[in-house]
Amino acid sequence: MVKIGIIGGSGVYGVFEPKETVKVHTPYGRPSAPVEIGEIEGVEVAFIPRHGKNHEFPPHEVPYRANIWALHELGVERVIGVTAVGSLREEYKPGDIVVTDQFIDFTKKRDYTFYNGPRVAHVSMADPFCPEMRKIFYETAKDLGFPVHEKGTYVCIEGPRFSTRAESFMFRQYAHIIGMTLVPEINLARELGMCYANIATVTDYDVWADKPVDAQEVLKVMAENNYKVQELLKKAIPLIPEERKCGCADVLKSMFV
Ligand SMILES: CSC[C@H]1O[C@H](OP(=O)(O)O)[C@H](O)[C@@H]1O
Ligand SMILES: Nc1ncnc2[nH]cnc12
Repeated sequence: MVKIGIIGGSGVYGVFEPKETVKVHTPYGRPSAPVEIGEIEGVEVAFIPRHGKNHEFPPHEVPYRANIWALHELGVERVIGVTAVGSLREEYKPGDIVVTDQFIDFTKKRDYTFYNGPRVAHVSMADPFCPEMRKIFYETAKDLGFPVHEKGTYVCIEGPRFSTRAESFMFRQYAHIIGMTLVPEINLARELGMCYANIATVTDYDVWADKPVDAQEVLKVMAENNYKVQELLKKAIPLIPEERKCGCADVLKSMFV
């Protein structure tokens, strides 16, 4: 069974030569694309491009529930979400990697849960990212000599528009990076007891700095830095222990009413 799943973000549409492509149907419809199964340094991995093969799903229309459900159905226990993010701080520079450790949710209208009743669940999100995977990704990125931040708070906006300057200045008070896709991907993974880690690549200084970000810039910087994500996944994935000792699945014991 494949235990590790990668969800690739903007500019990341494949991370290995697939051995197999699986069309999964879920109670929530189809995932963004058929799931690719392949190997990274001998470890079996499943991959879904979050925005579809041709970037046809904007962030507010990504079928998050279908993506997470499909990975879970295939046996995935650990999800690695790869994202492009804007920087809200001078010291988080374009090209840097962030191993996100917290988030703030500014989305407005998404499907946030698998439990819309009659079964009701309140999942704990105090420390939402897998500590085991975070440590491995941070240390591996450092060993590879990549500029990496051990922590960072990700503010997730609804999109698809970018922020106004006023919004950006407000977000700067509380968060380090900004994107449009972490939520509800992480909530949903957690509701199924899966581990979640976020590998964020900084692509721009959002709009608080002089030059406002645009989509072309994000894709260009992501293309330039894609090799870091690929190298990081190649070196870190074999270090992820098969058996989980992180406790991420423990939330299942106490989340149901
Ligand atoms: C292409 S610009 C905005 C777009 O890029 C980020 O995508 P992802 O998180 O999937 O890497 C951002 O969240 C927006 O969806
Ligand atoms: N500045 C930004 N705002 C929102 N999402 C982003 N993704 C990459 N850069 C971004």
